Amino acid sequence: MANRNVPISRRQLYIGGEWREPVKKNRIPIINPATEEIIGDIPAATAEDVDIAVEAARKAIARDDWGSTTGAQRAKYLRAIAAKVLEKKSVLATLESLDSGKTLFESAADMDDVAGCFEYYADLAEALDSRRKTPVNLNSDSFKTYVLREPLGVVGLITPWNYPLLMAIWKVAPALAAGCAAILKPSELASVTCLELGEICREIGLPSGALNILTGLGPEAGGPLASHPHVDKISFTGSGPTGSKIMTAAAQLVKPVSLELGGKSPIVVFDDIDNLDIAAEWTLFGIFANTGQVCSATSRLIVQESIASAFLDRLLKWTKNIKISDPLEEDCKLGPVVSAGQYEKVLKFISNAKSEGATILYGGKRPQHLKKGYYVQPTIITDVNTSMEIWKEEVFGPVLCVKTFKTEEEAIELANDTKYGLAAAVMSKDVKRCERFTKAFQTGIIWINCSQPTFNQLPWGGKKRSGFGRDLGEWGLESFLNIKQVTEYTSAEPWAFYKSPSRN
Ligand SMILES: NC(=O)c1ccc[n+]([C@@H]2O[C@H](COP(=O)([O-])OP(=O)(O)OC[C@H]3O[C@@H](n4cnc5c(N)ncnc54)[C@H](O)[C@@H]3O)[C@@H](O)[C@H]2O)c1
Ligand SMILES: NCCCC=O
Ligand code: NA
Repeated sequence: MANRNVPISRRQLYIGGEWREPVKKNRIPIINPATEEIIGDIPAATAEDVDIAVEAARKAIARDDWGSTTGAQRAKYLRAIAAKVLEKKSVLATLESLDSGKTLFESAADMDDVAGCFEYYADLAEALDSRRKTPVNLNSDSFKTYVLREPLGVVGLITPWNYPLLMAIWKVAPALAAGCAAILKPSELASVTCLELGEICREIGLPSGALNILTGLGPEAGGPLASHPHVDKISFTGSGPTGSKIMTAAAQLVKPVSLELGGKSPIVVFDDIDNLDIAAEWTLFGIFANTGQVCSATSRLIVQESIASAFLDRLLKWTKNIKISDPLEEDCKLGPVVSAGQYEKVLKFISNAKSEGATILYGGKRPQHLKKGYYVQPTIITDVNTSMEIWKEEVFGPVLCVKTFKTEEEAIELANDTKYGLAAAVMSKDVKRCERFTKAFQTGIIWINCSQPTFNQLPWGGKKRSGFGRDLGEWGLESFLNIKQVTEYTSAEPWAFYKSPSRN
């Protein structure tokens, strides 16, 4: 077992390059979901702190040491942050696991991804210098024109708890690469590593106010950020209901938003797959990785009837082999869900499915060997119909529901039978069929013969009620840029639209 005595620093809000006590001095307990113990606390920002942070961010943009930097200069800061994350990887990964219940293996992988994301956007920041000004040829003797890519301004980044640091960095890295000043509001359920990012920014000498970190409750800290008149954009990842509130607040000021919301993604498995074990492992990974708390989790298995029984049998064998334990234990592959609230919610989904007539084929309870902690067994539910809650609603826990199909048309209809549109996966060795599914799936992300692999270079986001806008890739950077056209009249001749008074 890794050392659970890694000290959790008692941090304040990170504003204007300094640690600052919240104006109202309130704090929120940090709970370790594996033990249910309070292991520290985080500061709770309110509207007053949001005002101070927005002011610090505005000043950063007005100052040359941030507001006039080139992309190449900002890239140096991003690379320095990446190097520090790797230097502190083991401590950061342990803190992430203690705070969120994520397995240590996954927390360590997240820290690599965090560093990789900063490095990726450092490259894009450098490349931005040559793309900053793009001449546009109008074939005109009278006008010279060009287009500028400029930082959008002060941006609010509101993020969830499932990948506490990584989801924040998907926004922080491109925002800083673009030259924006950012205010990050991570989830109150898991903010520890985001506060440690503040310490890293301080250590590497990031200009003050370029990144500010306000921990606190959603309505108290996130709400005032979303409705602040001097915040130019909100980039949000989280649940649909909160996304809707943020969009409503932003709409009052015509403030742009991007929303990365939930999902109920399908994985369609055809009978032509060569290897049931390979398909079973991807299906498992698609729903049980990060204890199912993944926005893109493929939580609806749609399997061809002819192999359904054999495939479920194989799935059960793999599922029984998953090690469920304290996330710091070696080889743990399924930790607790993040909080008591989430634990109750997941168990309620399972009991509702049962009441509606579904069968709990496996799991559905707390594992017997774990008396404390918010643990739920990996759960597989069959005899599901399309009017059931378990088919329609996002559980955000380790719960897979299963339906069978006979024809390709039926599989497509079932796959798209959801209000969400984040991701979808198809498992088949028929290349043409995979192409047909790529076209038919109503989502922003498609996986073929796999589920969940995620790369910094590729756009991340959905359609329908999974939101709009894209994180990651060049699209992530563009979302923090203002596109400004410049038109210059270069002719010496008068414009001659009006009759000249000198000719009267
Ligand atoms: N599409 C994606 O990329 C993606 C990634 C991860 C998680 N998610 C989604 O996130 C959800 C789980 O995360 P969660 O429970 O943290 O979501 P949540 O909506 O409860 O909270 C997300 C963030 O919003 C803040 N918030 C809450 N109320 C607010 C308000 N009134 N005004 C402003 N901010 C407010 C929270 O404090 C938190 O920081 C799931 O639905 C999941 O699918 C989506
Ligand atoms: N693999 C990262 C997925 C992020 C969304 O929850
Ligand atoms: Na926690």
